[in-house]
Amino acid sequence: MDYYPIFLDVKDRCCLVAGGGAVGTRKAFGLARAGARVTVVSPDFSDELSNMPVSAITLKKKNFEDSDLDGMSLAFAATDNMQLNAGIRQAAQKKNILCNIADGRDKGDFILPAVVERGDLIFAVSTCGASPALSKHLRLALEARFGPEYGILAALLGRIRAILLERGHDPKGHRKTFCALLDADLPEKIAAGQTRQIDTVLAGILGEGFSLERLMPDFGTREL
Ligand SMILES: C[C@@]1(CC(=O)O)c2cc3[nH]c(cc4nc(cc5[nH]c(cc(n2)[C@H]1CCC(=O)O)[C@@](C)(CC(=O)O)[C@@H]5CCC(=O)O)C(CC(=O)O)=C4CCC(=O)O)c(CCC(=O)O)c3CC(=O)O
Ligand SMILES: NC(=O)C1=CN([C@@H]2O[C@H](COP(=O)(O)OP(=O)(O)OC[C@H]3O[C@@H](n4cnc5c(N)ncnc54)[C@H](O)[C@@H]3O)[C@@H](O)[C@H]2O)C=CC1
Repeated sequence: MDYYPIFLDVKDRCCLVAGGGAVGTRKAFGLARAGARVTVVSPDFSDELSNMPVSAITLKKKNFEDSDLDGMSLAFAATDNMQLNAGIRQAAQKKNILCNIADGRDKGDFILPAVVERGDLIFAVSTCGASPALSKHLRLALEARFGPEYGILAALLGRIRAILLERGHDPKGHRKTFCALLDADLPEKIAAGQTRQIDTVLAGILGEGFSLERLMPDFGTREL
């Protein structure tokens, strides 16, 4: 395995993106979505970055300098100049900052996957740099196969799990319970808004007191 897959909590961490073109923009928005404090340094910016409302992304209109890395947790070299990108990586290494390079494989500390987000359920696909187009293709296939109902399912199971864990630790019993829930066609029932059928499944497997209304009062207002 060329890379170690990991889900990173970047909330409130400062991240630098060098290069405000299409690639830098995609990376900056992805980071901001995950709650990072993003700075993009670039002599010019994409329309998307230029026109965004005041947000978590700070724009610094200038060429990259090593000092831009100060205080950063992660760096992304996304300029159209390969030599400069390599220089950004070197400068980041000196400061112990992990750096992604947009222009080639095996040159950065980490690479980005194609992502499908369904609430807390996240699919991340990588080909270790072999074929980003394949990652994107599979991302689209996953998006078509696993709709928003899976995000709702993840939230529902999360709430059930929190209650069961509060009652006590029982890995074997909980495994059996969740296998039964996952065998009960819940995604289809959620997608069809079949609240009564969902309640029947919940009560049958978990016992009385487990209803959609109690576990997820906002179910009816969630968008599918
Ligand atoms: C190594 C890596 C470094 C990194 O950026 O972390 C990297 C590198 C490069 N990509 C290039 C090209 C393209 N990249 C995309 C798309 C994505 N690229 C992403 C990641 C990665 N790209 C990392 C490897 C991830 C992996 O292996 O899976 C995705 C998954 C995530 C994201 O960027 O957020 C995102 C999909 C997002 C989505 O789901 O839509 C498309 C498709 C398109 O644009 O339609 C193309 C054109 C088609 C093609 O070339 O495949 C080139 C230029 C090659 C050239 O010069 O021709 C390089 C440089 C090189 O390889 O030398
Ligand atoms: N990782 C990926 O998914 C992909 C990577 N690429 C690679 O990523 C690189 C960037 O691609 P695009 O965003 O499409 O290019 P682009 O040309 O749209 O953007 C490059 C940006 O870098 C900025 N820049 C130039 N010199 C700079 C400096 N000294 N300091 C800071 N910023 C500077 C430019 O002003 C511009 O905003 C390309 O070299 C390409 O090889 C291309 C496609 C996809």
